Amino acid sequence: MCKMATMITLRHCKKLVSKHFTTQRFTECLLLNQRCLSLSANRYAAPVGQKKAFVRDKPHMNIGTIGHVDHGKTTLTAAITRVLASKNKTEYKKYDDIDNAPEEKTRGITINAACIEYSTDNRHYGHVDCPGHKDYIKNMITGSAQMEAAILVIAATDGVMPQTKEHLILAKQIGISNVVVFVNKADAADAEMLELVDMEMKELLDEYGFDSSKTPIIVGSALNALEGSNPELGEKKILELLDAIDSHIPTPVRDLDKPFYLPVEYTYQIEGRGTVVTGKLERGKVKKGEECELLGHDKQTKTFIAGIEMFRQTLDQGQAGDQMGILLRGMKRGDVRRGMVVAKPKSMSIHNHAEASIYLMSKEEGGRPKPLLTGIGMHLYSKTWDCPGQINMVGKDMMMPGEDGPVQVILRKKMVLEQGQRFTIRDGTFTVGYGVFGKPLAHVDIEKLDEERKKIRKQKEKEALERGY
Ligand SMILES: Nc1nc2c(ncn2[C@@H]2O[C@H](COP(=O)(O)OP(=O)(O)OP(=O)(O)O)[C@@H](O)[C@H]2O)c(=O)[nH]1
Ligand SMILES: [Mg+2]
Repeated sequence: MCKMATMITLRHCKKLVSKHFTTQRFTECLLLNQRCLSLSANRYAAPVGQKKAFVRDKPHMNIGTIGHVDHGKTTLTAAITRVLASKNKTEYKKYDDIDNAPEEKTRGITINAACIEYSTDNRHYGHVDCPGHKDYIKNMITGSAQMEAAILVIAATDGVMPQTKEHLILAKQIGISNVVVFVNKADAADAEMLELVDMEMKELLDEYGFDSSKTPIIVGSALNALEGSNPELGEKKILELLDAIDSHIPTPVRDLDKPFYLPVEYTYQIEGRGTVVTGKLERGKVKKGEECELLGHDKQTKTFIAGIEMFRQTLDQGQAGDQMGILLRGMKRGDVRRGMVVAKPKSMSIHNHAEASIYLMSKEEGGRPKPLLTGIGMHLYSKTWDCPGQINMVGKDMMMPGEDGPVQVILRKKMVLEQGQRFTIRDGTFTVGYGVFGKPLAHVDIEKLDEERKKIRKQKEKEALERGY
């Protein structure tokens, strides 16, 4: 009874902590350092010796561990590879290999996510584990983590904590509709604690739109599995978890028949070979030797695909869902930038003017307290690109926080934007709202627009002087 009371007080304290974690701070975290990301993805770039060919014998899916700091995400990741390695289904990755990724460090690359591959009977998985909370947030919001499903790790000794919630909300926002829960550290918790955590977890899942009655919750110990002790809580539970992932989470439906399309996340120059771009192929199939177009940031160039890699293995053909590196022959520094798109020639176009619908966050949601005036300059983020632009209201002069409505967006650079593509609106360091693009509109000459603005400003200044201000 005494322990129960302690646990309930603990829950109270945690609620207080999470209450002070405001939405603004949350959105702040989301986009923090968005442009300064450096990702382990540049593992693709290194031409290290002879590479194996990637064998595609199973459907591929991108998964990752999420959850509060120290709840055991990295231990669980290592434990999964250990258990699968014992069944000859993957290579064992030690905890330190995942958390410190020494190989990447020696190449002088700052990394913030370890991407590991493993296979079960049903699927091949790319698994992302990040070393810290901020990296999770950055990777999830910028799409670098590319997760399509998540393993939510929660320590039975702690229960639901602020980052358990935050990662779950974010997972929902980026379109992850299936999670599997691993209640970890069961070796250090008693039955009463496990029961409480189970209740708390189900409440949380329902609160954020994940059906708790259908979401598998596995209770075990990643540490036991990693150390090879106590198989009842260790190895057996890891296998149960993998079974639950295999069966509960459907393989995402890929647009394999559409023309290929890959938003560029990172670019790496390889002396004498060209430029490697990394990212997730969102649609279609892409073959080595094929022609492609590189679009965005006002540019549209034809080039061809000299090589494809995934998990340091070469591929002759990549397909939608693959997180890959593509070697673009002959491309130089400056030709390729994050935010561009690699696509099948003539399948995509770039625009700087489009219809859109936006929602401005209210002050309570972390938005700005002032209305948004028509013609105001804002910074827009969409897929992997970001670009300054201006938002013009349709049929009115301003929009209040908490309001939504149709607008026209003018970007300072021509970028790939498609009908239905989402974007985030930021004012300096603040996220003020979200939007979705509609139809592209006629190109706007930015220089002319700037000239007109200058004229209007001068005219206004002249009028003000004449009125004696
Ligand atoms: N008793 C017990 N301890 C565990 C278990 N799993 C992990 N730990 C310990 O919990 C601590 C944190 O584990 P990590 O795997 O680093 O946790 P994490 O979630 O990756 O932490 P961050 O990456 O910093 O957010 C380590 O000291 C682990 O040994 C478990 O099943 N039982
Ligand atoms: Mg970790």
